[in-house]
Amino acid sequence: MTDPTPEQHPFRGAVTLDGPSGTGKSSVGRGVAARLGASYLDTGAMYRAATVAVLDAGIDPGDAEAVARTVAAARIEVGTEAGTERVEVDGADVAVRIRSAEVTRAVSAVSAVPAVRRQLVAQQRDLVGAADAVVVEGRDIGTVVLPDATLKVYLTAAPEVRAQRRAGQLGLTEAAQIDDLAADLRRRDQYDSSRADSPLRPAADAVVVDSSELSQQAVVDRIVALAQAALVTGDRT
Ligand SMILES: Nc1ncnc2c1ncn2[C@@H]1O[C@H](COP(=O)(O)OP(=O)(O)OP(=O)(O)O)[C@@H](O)[C@H]1O
Ligand SMILES: Nc1ccn([C@@H]2O[C@H](COP(=O)(O)O)[C@@H](O)[C@H]2O)c(=O)n1
Repeated sequence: MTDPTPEQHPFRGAVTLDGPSGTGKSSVGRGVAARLGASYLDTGAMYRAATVAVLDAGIDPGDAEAVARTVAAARIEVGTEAGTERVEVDGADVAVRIRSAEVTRAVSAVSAVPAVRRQLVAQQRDLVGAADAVVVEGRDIGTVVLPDATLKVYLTAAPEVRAQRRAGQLGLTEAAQIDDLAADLRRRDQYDSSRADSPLRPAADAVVVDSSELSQQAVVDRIVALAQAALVTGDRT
């Protein structure tokens, strides 16, 4: 069955997609946004852009005060159209750089700084407020950023499945490389779920979707159906 077009039954509201690293939030989030005719906000890209500002300023990512000062002075801009995803720091395009290993290593320390979170959460709420329909992915969207979202999804997948998928994405085949990817996923999950401010965890009212044995398309189908059901039920705004 095909979805009703946005014109027939327009989706209005917010779908939040949280979960550990590499569970498919970005790829699934873009697919869900396209199907619902919604905007798409990748909040991880904002924390990564903040990390670029910190690294470019020569600041130690572990120095919370200096990190907060540097990020407060940086102009971080992200787009909300799925597929284009503009990411800029002080007017410079950093869309490719934010995916570098250097940024990935430092981002969890930067994102654990409370002042950085306050700044970016305010910006995220402004971006969401400007959209009628939006899919927002991250770590704390259902718990902190949008506690009244229409639908909250917490996406999980077995660690070894996530490492294999990431390896496929990067074209890596050697066992040692896949072990390194798995170690990086574990390290970030541990850091993100144990920080004091807005730790990674499912919202009490989130639907948990384990994608370990589901295709990407099946996950998108499931979430689109949940979003349409949530809208019909209308038990959230
Ligand atoms: N259900 C699935 N089946 C197979 N591959 C998948 C599935 N979901 C996602 N993938 C693939 O897994 C890889 C990681 O997905 P993605 O980058 O979307 O995860 P993520 O949660 O956004 O990661 P991160 O938190 O690190 O940004 C991608 O190559 C994606 O195509
Ligand atoms: N809402 C969020 C989103 C992300 N983070 C932090 O950013 C890192 C990178 O996120 P990706 O989704 O691009 O992998 C992530 O490891 C978190 O440290 C966050 O804190 N809150």
